[in-house]
Amino acid sequence: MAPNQVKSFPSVPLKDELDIVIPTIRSLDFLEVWRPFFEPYHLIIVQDGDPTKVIKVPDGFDYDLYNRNDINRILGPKASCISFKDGGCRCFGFLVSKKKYIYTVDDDCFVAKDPNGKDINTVEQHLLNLKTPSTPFFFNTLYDPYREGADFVRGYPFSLREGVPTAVSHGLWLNIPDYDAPTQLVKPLERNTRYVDAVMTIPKGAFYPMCAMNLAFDRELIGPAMYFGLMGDGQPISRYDDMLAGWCSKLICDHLNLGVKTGLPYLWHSKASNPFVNLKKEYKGLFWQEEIIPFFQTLTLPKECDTAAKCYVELAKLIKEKLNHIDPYIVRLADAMITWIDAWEDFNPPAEAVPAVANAKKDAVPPKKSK
Ligand SMILES: O=c1ccn([C@@H]2O[C@H](COP(=O)(O)OP(=O)(O)O[C@H]3O[C@@H](CO)[C@H](O)[C@H]3O)[C@@H](O)[C@H]2O)c(=O)[nH]1
Ligand SMILES: [Mn+2]
Repeated sequence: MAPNQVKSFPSVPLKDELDIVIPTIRSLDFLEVWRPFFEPYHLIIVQDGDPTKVIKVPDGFDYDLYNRNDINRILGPKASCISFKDGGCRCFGFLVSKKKYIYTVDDDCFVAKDPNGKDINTVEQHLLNLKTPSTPFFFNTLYDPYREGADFVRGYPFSLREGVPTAVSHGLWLNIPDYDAPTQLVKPLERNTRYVDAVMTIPKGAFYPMCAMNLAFDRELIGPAMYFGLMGDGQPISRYDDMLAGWCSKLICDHLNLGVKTGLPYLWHSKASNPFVNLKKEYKGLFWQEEIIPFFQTLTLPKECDTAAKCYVELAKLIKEKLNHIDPYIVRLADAMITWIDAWEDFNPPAEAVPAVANAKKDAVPPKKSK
């Protein structure tokens, strides 16, 4: 069946293909409303903050929960690359998962309803987005041609209609939009009530502010690039975890001819984090990005970089070399990017890796398992 004939998607949960990663420093009570959609899947919960705090997981879910002690024990010195006191800690879950797809969601997000009043199964829509091609080279004005009731419009080159594999699916949010602190401060009461029934490929060469609140990706295609940086405790910046991963993963997707989609599915974001606290955490990012983003926009990776991991190592080197004048932190970040790839390859050995390395991880003490 040609890709543009994929019009619907079996609602049977693909539990062997996807893990759900949740960072939390608060509570997991939100899982109750997601139960119909999440219960079939394995959850990887990354508990941030005080590891002695007991965070209750509602009964009936299949999960692994990792706190900071687990991360330190499992990664050893390489744990230094995983943020503490920042939602970016979630990338530890991406590292230890063995599934092809990841869906990551924040603990203050709830099930939204579509205009017909139907509960939105975000997992199902993300899987549809990821399992159908993207069209980064030529914009289809009727948006995603692989969706029910859409197709390529007149003038769309037939040579491009196969599309490319989709690596990232970026979902959106009703109610509290993902605004930065200054915008939150001047528009504290603004709520997003606009449901746009569209999924579109972000064109090659265009970057975007990737929000991790409602995000899915193909680990096998782009996993190594989904490092959420060194943020939070002990770092000069926070809340740019997903932004960093967004810039890096989009550059690498463009280089490897992989696609990134944004739009459906929506979820309901309920909690506005404190804008004054957020401003203190993210303000350096507001002006650093004015220099970092043009760096990404003008960067070309060598053609020898033919995997996400190789691209990422090269990118870390270029960031260290070209951006270190911004702040000494950039050097630490670039080094942490390399540590991340080392840790990634410990857990996800490349085909030619020595089996002994892979076995070493089998001795790692298992985390707290579901009942
Ligand atoms: O120190 C922390 C802070 C938060 N978390 C967990 O991370 C997510 C997001 O936290 P929160 O909802 O407070 O932040 P938002 O501003 O609404 O979210 C956006 O900002 C980014 C912050 O990194 C995030 O990726 C975006 O979605 C929650 O699950 C918190 O529990 C944490 O683990 N440690
Ligand atoms: Mn939130």
